[in-house]
Amino acid sequence: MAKAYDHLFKLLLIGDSGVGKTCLIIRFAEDNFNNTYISTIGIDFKIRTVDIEGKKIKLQVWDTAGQERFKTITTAYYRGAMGIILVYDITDEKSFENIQNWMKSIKENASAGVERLLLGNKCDMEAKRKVQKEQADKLAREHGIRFFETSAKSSMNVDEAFSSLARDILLKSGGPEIRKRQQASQY
Ligand SMILES: Nc1nc2c(ncn2[C@@H]2O[C@H](COP(=O)(O)OP(=O)(O)OP(=O)(O)O)[C@@H](O)[C@H]2O)c(=O)[nH]1
Repeated sequence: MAKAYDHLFKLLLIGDSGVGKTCLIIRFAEDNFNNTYISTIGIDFKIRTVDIEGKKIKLQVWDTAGQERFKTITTAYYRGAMGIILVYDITDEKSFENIQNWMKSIKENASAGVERLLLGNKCDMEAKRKVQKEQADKLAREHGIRFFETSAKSSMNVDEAFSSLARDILLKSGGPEIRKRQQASQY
């Protein structure tokens, strides 16, 4: 029987409690959204296979609890991740300030070559916005990573964000053959 996928990438979502990590994963894996808030206990994962550059990429997406009391459990999962998504809530300034701490946590616990991505979630709540797009753009540039504003509720940019991270991991791991093809398609 043919293999159902060409690559398996493990991704991890981190960020303060309540920013919408679980909802982003449910939107991506099941195309669903729920307004009720059930805080994640420890760790969980969901799977979705996507097509990128003609390859079937199986994404195993790990959801971590944002609460401080689960930190010892959740940081143990950083090492196995090939991509880490840092999430803040555009209506919650503190969750944006804390991105610096989450970055530090990646440095201390993740593998050296891990791909990172910054997401400002809940962008459907424009009237309650506290974090400007420019602030996050600047932070992402400083760290040399990509940035998207997303909404798990409206599904804005959710597929785009996961796919862009998967593509970056594929290009990095795929070696010269895929990179050459990518360069050729840019001209
Ligand atoms: N308006 C809006 N609400 C959202 C969005 N994403 C999540 N929420 C709401 O925010 C609350 C928290 O979402 P969760 O996904 O459980 O947050 P979390 O980051 O997983 O939280 P922890 O498990 O405690 O770390 C829930 O009430 C969601 O319905 C979004 O894009 N827009």
